[in-house]
Amino acid sequence: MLKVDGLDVAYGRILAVSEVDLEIADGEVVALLGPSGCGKSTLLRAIAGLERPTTGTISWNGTDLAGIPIHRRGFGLVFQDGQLFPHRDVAGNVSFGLRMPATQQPPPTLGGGPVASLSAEGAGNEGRRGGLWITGRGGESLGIAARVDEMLELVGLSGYGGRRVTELSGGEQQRVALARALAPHPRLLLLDEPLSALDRALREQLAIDLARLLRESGSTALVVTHDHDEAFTLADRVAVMRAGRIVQVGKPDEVWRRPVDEATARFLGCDLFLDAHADNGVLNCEFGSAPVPWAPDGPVTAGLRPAALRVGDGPTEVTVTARVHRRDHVRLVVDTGGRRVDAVAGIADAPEVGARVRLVLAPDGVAVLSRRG
Ligand SMILES: Nc1ncnc2c1ncn2[C@@H]1O[C@H](COP(=O)(O)OP(=O)(O)OP(=O)(O)O)[C@@H](O)[C@H]1O
Repeated sequence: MLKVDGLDVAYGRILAVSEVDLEIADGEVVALLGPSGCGKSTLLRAIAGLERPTTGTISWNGTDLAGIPIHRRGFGLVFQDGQLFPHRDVAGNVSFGLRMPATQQPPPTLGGGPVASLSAEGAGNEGRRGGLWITGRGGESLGIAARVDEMLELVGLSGYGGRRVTELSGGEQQRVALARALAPHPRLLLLDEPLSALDRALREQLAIDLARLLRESGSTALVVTHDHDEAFTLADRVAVMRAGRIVQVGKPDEVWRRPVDEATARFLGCDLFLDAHADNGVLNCEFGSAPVPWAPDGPVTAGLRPAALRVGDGPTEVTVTARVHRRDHVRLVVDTGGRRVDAVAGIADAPEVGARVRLVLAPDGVAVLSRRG
């Protein structure tokens, strides 16, 4: 289990990480989610051993990691751009960390690019020849070549071992980076924006694949991302960071439905905040009522995402002032009588600009916050 306790990390006078407490249980995937510059990468790098904390401790199963160098922490690292070794083929990259005991592997990278002087280079323990064995997914002993094959299969790249990494697509390169990090059974996998260099469609598909293979490999992982869809796809728990601090930790649906404050709700897509009242799981606000079982009884603030207001047969009549076609719906801007708010409509029946329509409240887009002051 990883435990971060009262952690501060400073760059000169900039306090990038402040008073962070975080635990990651064995087999758990935690996503660190927050806007650019909030300190996510710095926290990950401190856990990896790449940054030295100013205050606080990072421990693994009760052992303080201060003074334990990066390559003895037994952690696997994957960065945004994979940082594969261009002169090695796919198998050579995946086998990279398998040539010495897991706790003594240098990381594939120190963050700024591949490490040049690695002792694994040319170590010669290729497969069964060198007598070095590693446990396979089923608990059996495998030679290096067999473990590489197993990892390539896990990431959906069976048969790619002999390919040059420079001839792979971005998505394939990230899969190789992941296979390389997973091969030596790291006790913790640290992933820093592993999908952000990819285009959107590929990112969505790979996020689903990554979630599956983290589960299948039973990995304990911390994933840094600024993309909430990615965080919610991957994580058992999400830690939301802002200005160096973790402001909320919880299961994805808890964080999504009950953000701790307005800034967190805004970061998670809410752009309209209304006084509302909940009774027995039914939320009532100026746009009508909807079953919102996560709302506690009494006065609350409802944070509405665009999808919370849909064209339908509700009490409020509005005028459409703009419409934009999105992938699977139409985004509208409507005028509610002097105020512009976002709403959505189906593609088949989206109203034209200027149309008068009614809105209904859709629970899926509703977050509930404790009532403001
Ligand atoms: N090497 C450095 N020297 C000085 N300041 C740094 C350094 N690295 C990061 N910072 C600063 O520390 C703060 C946190 O940066 P960090 O990269 O951890 O944020 P982040 O949430 O990962 O952002 P992003 O998503 O943009 O990568 C920022 O204010 C950043 O400018």
